[in-house]
Amino acid sequence: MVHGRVSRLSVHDVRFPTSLGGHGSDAMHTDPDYSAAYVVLETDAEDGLKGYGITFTLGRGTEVVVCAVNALAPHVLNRELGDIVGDFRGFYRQLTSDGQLRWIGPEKGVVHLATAAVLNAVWDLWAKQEGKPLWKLLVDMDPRTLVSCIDFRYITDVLTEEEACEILRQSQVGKKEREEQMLAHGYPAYTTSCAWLGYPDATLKQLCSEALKDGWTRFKVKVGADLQDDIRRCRLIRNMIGPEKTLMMDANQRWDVPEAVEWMTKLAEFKPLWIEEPTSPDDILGHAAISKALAPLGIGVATGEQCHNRVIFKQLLQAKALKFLQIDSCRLGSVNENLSVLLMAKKFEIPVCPHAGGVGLCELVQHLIIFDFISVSASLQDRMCEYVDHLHEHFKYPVLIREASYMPPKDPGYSTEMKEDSVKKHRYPDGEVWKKLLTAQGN
Ligand SMILES: C[C@H](O)[C@@H](O)CC(=O)C(=O)O
Ligand SMILES: [Mg+2]
Repeated sequence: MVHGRVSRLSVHDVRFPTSLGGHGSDAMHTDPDYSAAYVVLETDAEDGLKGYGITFTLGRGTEVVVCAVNALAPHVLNRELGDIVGDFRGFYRQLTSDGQLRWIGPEKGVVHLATAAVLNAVWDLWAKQEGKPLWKLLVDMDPRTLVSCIDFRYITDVLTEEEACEILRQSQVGKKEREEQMLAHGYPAYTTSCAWLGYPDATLKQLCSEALKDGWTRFKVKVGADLQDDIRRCRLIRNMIGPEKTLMMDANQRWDVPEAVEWMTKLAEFKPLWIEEPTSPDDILGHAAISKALAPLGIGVATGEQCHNRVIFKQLLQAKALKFLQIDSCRLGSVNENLSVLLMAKKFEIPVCPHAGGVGLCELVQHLIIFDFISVSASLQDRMCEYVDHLHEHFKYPVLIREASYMPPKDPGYSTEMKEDSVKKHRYPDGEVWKKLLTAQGN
């Protein structure tokens, strides 16, 4: 079924000027321009299908990721797609273990973001050739084939290939019913869009009241820059949503460990379910200390959007450092590495609540979490997927939210494809949107 030789890889620097409206802003990223290194794979097959892959960036630096994608290109070009997906573990390892490139990783930072973009394009193309949305491609795959996509190097002390297979085999029970449930009701979501840090109170109020009208019941608010501001904003949002609805807080790595505990003790009166990224994403023991200190207040720790790779997730789980695990479709090495994290989370019985605050992240990660429910976790307990209401209009197959839930995509692929016109207009620095902006700024 899978066919064609990869004949072309192109990569674009696509940026959206979201900083102008304060969208996406938090305590550390005050002026993000939601952006992507956008990869297009073409083959010599007659079907003309292309694979599209993104990795998410915040504006400046996208050009560096573009360079890294080009550095990986020789691994992909002239390869048969059948050979790539037929030995996906081998291909993943080839990309991540390039004897020279790995020195500027390994499996972290710019080179890993580039790996994600390339592999996301491969998965998109594979799913398109199979005529299925990515979640369904994964759901229909037999456990052996699924685990053959995962590189278990560095995680066999907590999860072996056999164990992973067993988890998937056990979750076969009730799979059909869960798929039907997803198709009928979708996967529960929460919204972050009302309370970016750069939004004035009036905007927060207006967006929050609109979200309530639209049926949202779970909200995330950005915190961490100024305690008095946080108290005011959290009070405002808690008063608006009432005591029963769920509130989460996100500090985006702003604090030291003792500061995180102190600060969150002061925000505990607003009953947050979790504090997200309270400190450095690399500080596993710091997260464990914060988790322990905040547990008596009923506040869990959530993290993952800037976790480098499966090894960090492994250690966070081993150290009991998190109560909610946040995978990211564009930071880890695509579906391959995310599969390993979903399976480890299942083993440790930690709920996965994916990160989606960025351009295209909602489009991608919905596939992973729907697959997770149907084929791995088999549970919605304490689980929800993030949603942000930005930039979906630039995608050919945008997410569909119904009653605050992600409805499973039906189109073949990984929902990664952007509209041609959007790419053209937002290409940096020569797209029409940027030419205008840069001229106005006198650049
Ligand atoms: C810079 C991004 O918008 C970030 O704030 C997203 C994030 O932390 C989230 O969605 O969670
Ligand atoms: Mg976050």
